[in-house]
Amino acid sequence: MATSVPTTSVKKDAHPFNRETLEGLLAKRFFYTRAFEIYGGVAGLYDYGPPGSALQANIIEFWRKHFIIEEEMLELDTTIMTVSDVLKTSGHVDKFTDWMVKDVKTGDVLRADHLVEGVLEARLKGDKEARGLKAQVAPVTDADKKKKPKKNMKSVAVQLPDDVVALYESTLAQIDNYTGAQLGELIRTQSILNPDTGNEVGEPVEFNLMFESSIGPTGQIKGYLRPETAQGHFVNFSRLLEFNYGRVPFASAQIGRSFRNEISPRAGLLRVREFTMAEIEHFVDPLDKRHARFDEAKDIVVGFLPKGVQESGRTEIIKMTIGEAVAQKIVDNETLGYFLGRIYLFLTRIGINPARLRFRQHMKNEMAHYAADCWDAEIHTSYGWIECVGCADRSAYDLSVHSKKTGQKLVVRQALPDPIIVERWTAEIEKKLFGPRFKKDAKAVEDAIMALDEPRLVLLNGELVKGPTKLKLDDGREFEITSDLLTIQKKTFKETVREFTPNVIEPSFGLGRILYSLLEHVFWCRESDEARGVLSLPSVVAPIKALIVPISSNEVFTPFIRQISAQLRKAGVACRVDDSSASIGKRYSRNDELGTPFGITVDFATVQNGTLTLRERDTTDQRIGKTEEVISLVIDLVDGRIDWAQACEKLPAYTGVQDVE
Ligand SMILES: Nc1ncnc2c1ncn2[C@@H]1O[C@H](COP(=O)(O)OP(=O)(O)OP(=O)(O)O)[C@@H](O)[C@H]1O
Repeated sequence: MATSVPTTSVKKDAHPFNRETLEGLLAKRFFYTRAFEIYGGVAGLYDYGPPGSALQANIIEFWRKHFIIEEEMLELDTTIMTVSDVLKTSGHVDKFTDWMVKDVKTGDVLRADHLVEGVLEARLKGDKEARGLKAQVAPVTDADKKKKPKKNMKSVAVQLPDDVVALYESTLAQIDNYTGAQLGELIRTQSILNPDTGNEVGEPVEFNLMFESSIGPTGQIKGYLRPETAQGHFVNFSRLLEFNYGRVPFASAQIGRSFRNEISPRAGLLRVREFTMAEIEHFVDPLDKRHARFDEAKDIVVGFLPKGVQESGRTEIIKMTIGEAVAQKIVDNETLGYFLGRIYLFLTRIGINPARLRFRQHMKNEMAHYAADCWDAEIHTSYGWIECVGCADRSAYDLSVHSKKTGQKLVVRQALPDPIIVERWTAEIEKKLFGPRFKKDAKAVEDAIMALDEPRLVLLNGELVKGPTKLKLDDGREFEITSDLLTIQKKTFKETVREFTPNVIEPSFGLGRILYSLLEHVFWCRESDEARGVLSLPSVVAPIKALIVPISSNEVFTPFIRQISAQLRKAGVACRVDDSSASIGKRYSRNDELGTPFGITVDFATVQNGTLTLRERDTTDQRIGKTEEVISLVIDLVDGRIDWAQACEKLPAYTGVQDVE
């Protein structure tokens, strides 16, 4: 047997990142695959295999610890099937849309903003290549300037005039900010064609992303598969508040499936039609958005891309602490800042490279219809910067609209230390006149008047002074109101209780996007050989934490293997025995591809001296120690109590076995 000297340092950038190699590895090791593959598959639907499922389960487990347990959040599990009334009220039936365009000849459908983005990016890439080439060959000529960029998304080395480059760069910096009409204009003025066919595309039209369904055998109740888990929190708000002894702030959390009928799913797990979300709804007093644990997050340094920078067509990232960003009002309030810090810690602890993580603020048009401020945690991948977590201040929007629709008060009632005197506009109905005038509709008209807020009461009062006026109900019916029917006046009240609708800060995580980005960040190939891929997943999320390998298939090793795996299982360490006939080097390589951080070798020394060899995945460093000591170190390593350097201080280097073939 040849002897190898253990490596203590490791060169991870020997081979440049190659997406095809990673995808090959993920397919070979069954991390995930297209759903219904044997039937030809359906775009945007994926099944996870054993390592992918375990990786996702471990990310979720860590998420539960990091957020739900650490922050004492109230966990929910609400239904996926959602009655249409809820989503109509929340605005999703009318506004949860993307802009799509159709190929005028083939009828193929494309998402308008993605089409513009892809084509302009390809043209800019072609421009860069051309400038690089020209720099070596000759200066740009007038003839070059007149050349039209190629129609498809593949970059072709064609130099663009400087003003066009500037226009494209500024367009891309704010691509999420465009309306359908603006996208249509860009498509026309920049001669953007369907890259697959070279055909023209039509005007952008709105497409609702929700999957429609019906509930019950007669289908009389309309429903949708939820596009987010959030509404399940809002409709249960009163119960959650009661569970929390009537006090805010508090947060609810939910992990579950969501569905979006994406126009053109692409980029593997990054844009799919069914995915797991983990969402937090943090309910907070609108007059006090401080956070009790802000001190713990204020010194975390993160990269910000504020809206002002993007709106001026730039993309540079500003590095500063969360504390500075809140103090300078770049981030609106402490609670939002606190969550940005917690999101940063979560992502980097599961293995996301902090240098490839930024927080981008939404621009005006891009912001969801309900949001007051919104930051996306974006992770850089081979597909560019990808939104993986949205963190929005949804203001009081959701609770207010559900309350208005259902007539249920979704408010917090807070006893005031001292009573206060307030003046408020109120309406009093003349009951004697109301019944005879409106008959069976009297109650609906009265309810509509009583639901008017102060500004609208003042408005109604002003109209009534001039003469009869119309009152429109939510169902669209209109009724004539005259001044004899009611009295609107300012009254003085003594209040002992403050009643308010809380605001909601919502961090919303897409697990599939995080999982794929993580795989890109931890993937590398050994210097010696590009075929030897490694996933340097941190123990906390690695599908299997320890591999147990007997040096050969000799039965003498069986009782030792059983004992080691039983001890690791007892300590909650996911382990796997690989007693296949492959060489030990192959077995280690296979598990490097699965991201298994530690390998325990059982050999004749185990039988004779009770020792085990312990191998670390990234360095391939091997150490030797007594069975009990190695097992207890593996448990400590997996639980994060010690790191590999500390383990090395306790175990001498092993120099007896060749690591790989
Ligand atoms: N089609 C999808 N496939 C996978 N994950 C998704 C998809 N849509 C949303 N997500 C995830 O859910 C999170 C919260 O959803 P949100 O509504 O904020 O996304 P979004 O702004 O609609 O995303 P995008 O603009 O990329 O379509 C996102 O940060 C992302 O991680």
